[in-house]
This record gives sequence, C-alpha cells and structure tokens, in this order.
Amino acid sequence: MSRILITGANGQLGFELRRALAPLGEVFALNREQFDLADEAAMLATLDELSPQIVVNPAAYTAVDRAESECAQAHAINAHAPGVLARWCAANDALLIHYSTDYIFGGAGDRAWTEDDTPYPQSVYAHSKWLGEQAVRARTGHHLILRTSWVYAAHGNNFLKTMLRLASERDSLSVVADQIGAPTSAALIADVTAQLITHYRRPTHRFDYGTYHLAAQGETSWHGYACHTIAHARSLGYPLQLGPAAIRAIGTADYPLPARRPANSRLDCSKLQRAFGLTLPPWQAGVEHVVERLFHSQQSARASNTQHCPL
Ligand SMILES: NC(=O)C1=CN([C@@H]2O[C@H](COP(=O)(O)OP(=O)(O)OC[C@H]3O[C@@H](n4cnc5c(N)ncnc54)[C@H](OP(=O)(O)O)[C@@H]3O)[C@@H](O)[C@H]2O)C=CC1
Ligand SMILES: Cc1cn([C@H]2C[C@H](O)[C@@H](COP(=O)(O)OP(=O)(O)O[C@H]3O[C@@H](C)C(=O)[C@@H](O)[C@H]3O)O2)c(=O)[nH]c1=O
Ligand SMILES: [Mg+2]
Repeated sequence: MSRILITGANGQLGFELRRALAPLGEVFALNREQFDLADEAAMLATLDELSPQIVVNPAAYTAVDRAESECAQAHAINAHAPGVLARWCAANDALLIHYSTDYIFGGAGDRAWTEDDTPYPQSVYAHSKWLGEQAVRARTGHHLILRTSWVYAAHGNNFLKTMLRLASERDSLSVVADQIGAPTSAALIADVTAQLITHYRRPTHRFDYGTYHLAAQGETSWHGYACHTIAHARSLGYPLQLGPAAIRAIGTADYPLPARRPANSRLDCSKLQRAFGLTLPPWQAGVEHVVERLFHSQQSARASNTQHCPL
C-alpha cells in the first residue's frame, strides 16, 4: 500500500491517472486549487502534510502558442516546479514520476528519437519542459521521466475533439501533413504508469529509474490523425457537416502559428518496452476508443434531453 500524490488531477492525464492508480494505494488527486505549482511554499506544506511515497506530476502549462507570450508562467510551472517536487522527493525518499514531450526535439530527419538523442527545443513550451526534465534529473536519481506525444482523451481539450467539433460545423478543413508523430491516449499513459509503479514496488526487483519514451505505436501526420478520427466518427453515425473528401492536406507554412512545432515527433519506445516487458498498442486503437466514448456520451445526453423535454 503506497501513498500516491497526483498533481493537475483535472487535466487529461491527471483525470486518467485517478482511475488507473486507484487500485495501487491511497491516492491524493489534487487539482490546481488544492496544489498550485506556482506556489512553492504551499506545495511544500502539502507534501509535508500528506507525506506521499510516490509523487506523480502530470500538471503542466500546455498552451503551446500562449506560452510564447507567457514565458514566465510557462517556466514557473514546467521548469521550476518539477525541481521543487524533485528536491522534496529526494529529501523524503519518494519516487517522482514526471512527464515530458516530443516537442523538446528539434524535428530534423525522419528517424524516431531515442532517449539518448540531444533535445533542441524550438518553442517556449518545449524549452520550459526541457529545463523541467533537467531540474528533475539534477535533484533526484529516483525519478521516471516519461516523454510522450500528441495526447488526447475524452476528458479535456485536444486536437481530436477540435477536429470532431470543426467537422460538425464546417464544410471543409485544412490540416498540416508534414509533422509526423503518434497520437497517444491519456488512458494508455496512465495504464503504463500504473504498471511501472507495480514494478517499482516489487521488493526484490532491480528497478530501472530514468527517462523513457512512451507513445502509441506507429506514426501519422496531424492530417492522417484528423482523417482517421473523422472517418471513424462517420462510421458510427456521428452528425457531421463535413463531406467525406473535405480534409485538405497542407504544409506547416500554410498554417502559421506563434510557436514552432517539430516536423519529426517520432519517439522510439523500445527502451520502455524492453525494460518493463510492455507492448504498446497502435495509435489507431486509442483514437477509435475515444471517438466511441464521445459518441456514446453524446447519444446518452441526447436521450436524456428527449426524456426530459415536454412534447
Ligand atoms: N497535451 C499533450 O498533447 C501533451 C502533453 N504532454 C505532457 O503530459 C503531461 C500531461 O498533459 P495533459 O494532461 O495533456 O495536460 P492538460 O493541459 O490536459 O492538463 C494539465 C493540468 O495541469 C494543470 N495546471 C496548470 N497550471 C497549474 C498550476 N500552476 N498548478 C497546478 N496545476 C496546474 C491544469 O489545470 P487547469 O485545468 O486549471 O488549467 C491542467 O489540469 C504534461 O506534462 C504535458 O507537458 C506531453 C506530450 C503531449
Ligand atoms: C486546429 C488545427 C490545427 N492544425 C495544426 C496546427 C499544428 O501544427 C497541429 C497541432 O495543433 P494543436 O495546436 O492542436 O496541437 P499542439 O498544441 O501543438 O499539441 C501539442 O501539445 C503539447 C502540449 C505537446 O506536448 C505536443 O506533444 C502536442 O500534442 O495541427 C491544422 O493544421 N489545422 C487545424 O484546423
Ligand atoms: Mg494545443
């Protein structure tokens, strides 16, 4: 039985971690109001009070474009706060599980990045996440840093839900086809995190701390991801405005945004699979599952509206 603290419990990953870690011990799932990564003194007081043996930190500043103009806030939460958590974990013999991103890589070439490749962050968000990783490594050896990519879930905001919304409002869509990565469900990351905690708690087992890439298998572009999402929604009978052939493939240059994104976001996840005996599922499986969940909750919302409306 472990005492586990989860930060950012209302984010995409925090929400799924609440479910996946519940059977592993006494879980303190704290949202921003209960555990503010921008308030160091309050964070330390809560850590002392709850005295967790495992701290899991999915909380982050994730607004990639807004970070370009809110550099100080992004750095406080993504770069400084993980170091505070790591220092507390080192002093209190706790394990820290932290998450990072494919965006720390420069994006050149078409080979999947390994844990040994040198990051070259191209945006404020990416730079702040890279500094956060380094702060964790410098302060405690007892850490896991899990780098993932293109996270989505039924709960929260993400590209998948944006595509479904736009497909129900518009006749056509334009989506970049020259950035390649793997959409990864928050549920998969949370389930793998639970597996790693189970390994960690085995009494006689050597545990391999460190940095691991964790993404769904396979690769696609944002355009490929949008097409698969919308095709699956269509096959379920989702109400869509968009015609079947109306998703245009465009280049990054045709979709200007404040923050630069890497062209190559491929993560080589073989180290994680080897070390912990895991098999990562293809990215399409998680996308289909979340589209189905969203479809069914939309249907039940409709059904209960119909029941309650006077005829
Ligand atoms: N989203 C993605 O595509 C990817 C995410 N990652 C990484 O994975 C992790 C989880 O991301 P994800 O769940 O998608 O992110 P979300 O944006 O869904 O959730 C982040 C959570 O952090 C909370 N938060 C923000 N600021 C603070 C603060 N000052 N104190 C406490 N909590 C705060 C947010 O609270 P509030 O709800 O109040 O804003 C939110 O609930 C992060 O480390 C992220 O960098 C890696 C690759 C891809
Ligand atoms: C909405 C939209 C986006 N795009 C492009 C813009 C961009 O290149 C790409 C993704 O856009 P988004 O802004 O939704 O995604 P973005 O916020 O860049 O997602 C990132 O979030 C952070 C937190 C991470 O760590 C990354 O792994 C990644 O998931 O899709 C289109 O081409 N057409 C569209 O209609
Ligand atoms: Mg975004």
